[in-house]
Amino acid sequence: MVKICCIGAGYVGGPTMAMIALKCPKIEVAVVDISVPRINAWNSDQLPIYEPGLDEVVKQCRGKNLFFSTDVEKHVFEADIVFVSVNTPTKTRGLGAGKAADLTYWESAARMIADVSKSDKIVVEKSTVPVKTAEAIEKILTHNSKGINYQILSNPEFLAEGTAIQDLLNPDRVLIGGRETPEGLKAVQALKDVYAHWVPEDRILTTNLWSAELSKLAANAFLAQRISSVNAMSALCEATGADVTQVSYAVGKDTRIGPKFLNASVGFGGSCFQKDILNLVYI
Ligand SMILES: NC(=O)C1=CN([C@@H]2O[C@H](COP(=O)(O)OP(=O)(O)OC[C@H]3O[C@@H](n4cnc5c(N)ncnc54)[C@H](O)[C@@H]3O)[C@@H](O)[C@H]2O)C=CC1
Ligand SMILES: O=C(O)[C@H]1O[C@H](OP(=O)(O)OP(=O)(O)OC[C@H]2O[C@@H](n3ccc(=O)[nH]c3=O)[C@H](O)[C@@H]2O)[C@H](O)[C@@H](O)[C@@H]1O
Repeated sequence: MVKICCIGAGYVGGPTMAMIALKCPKIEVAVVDISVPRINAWNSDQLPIYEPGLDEVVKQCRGKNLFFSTDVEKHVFEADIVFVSVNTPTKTRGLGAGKAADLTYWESAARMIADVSKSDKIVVEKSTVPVKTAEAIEKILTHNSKGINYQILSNPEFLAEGTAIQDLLNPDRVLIGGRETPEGLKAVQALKDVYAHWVPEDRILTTNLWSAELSKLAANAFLAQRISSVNAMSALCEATGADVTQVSYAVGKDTRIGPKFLNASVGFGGSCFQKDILNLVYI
């Protein structure tokens, strides 16, 4: 039986692993976290996050092939594939403060993987990270590798809060980047096989590591740019008597532009756009 472990039982790790467990009953999935309250909540009737449909998915799999645990080291030791889905906030101090991504949580997870592993592992970047992070992670993992082979993959997540289950069930695409070596391609195929349980093959895109890492930041920048553009139009509308809803409807009818993500607002918020754009600009 293939064993998956996900480090980080957050907004991304929890729902994504629950969906893998639902769609791959022969895979055992353990979601681990250093936060005891978070894991207790995942094991209770009051899940730590609310997403339509999530309760049902967790109830169907929990205790069968989906487990939530604080025993991080045991599950990493046992896993064939280790996802890392820890938080990557904006740095608050040091070089790049206020702009660069803080990779401390990621690096400490990588050090722990290197410490406890006794067998070959595929390590998957699920967190949003700057391009070239895999190179730094590879150095940490292989520094004292005791003959263990690690393959690093980039598999960024595109779900949005509020529609996570729908986004996971029916993604526009799944992106998997890896090394273009025989071992790298084998690892990409192993992860592709997991998603192929429910995602049509033509929506699973495989690329090199750096394209996958950069595509995530690029997608968020393009989406944020649309909102900024429509917000700029909104200011013009107020000054001229045009109605921004009518303008964005008319603009979005052009099939080259499309209607989505053209709602004017006070400016984009959400958990990631701001930090990911700062991070992209910093690179
Ligand atoms: N929230 C969202 O909608 C999306 C987030 N992302 C990205 O996914 C990543 C994770 O985001 P979220 O799930 O929202 O974060 P989150 O803050 O909800 O969860 C991260 C979890 O990782 C745990 N953690 C941190 N260091 C750890 C360690 N060394 N060992 C074990 N557990 C550890 C924390 O305790 C926390 O529970 C970020 O890079 C984010 O940018 C990507 C797409 C969507
Ligand atoms: O990388 C991430 O973290 C995620 O960031 C966003 O997801 P999220 O921030 O959860 O929520 P969205 O629904 O995309 O909204 C982001 C912000 O944009 C604003 N928005 C969105 C759409 C729109 O037309 N107008 C608009 O002002 C929203 O009000 C909100 O403040 C992206 O939509 C996800 O694809 C991506 O995975």
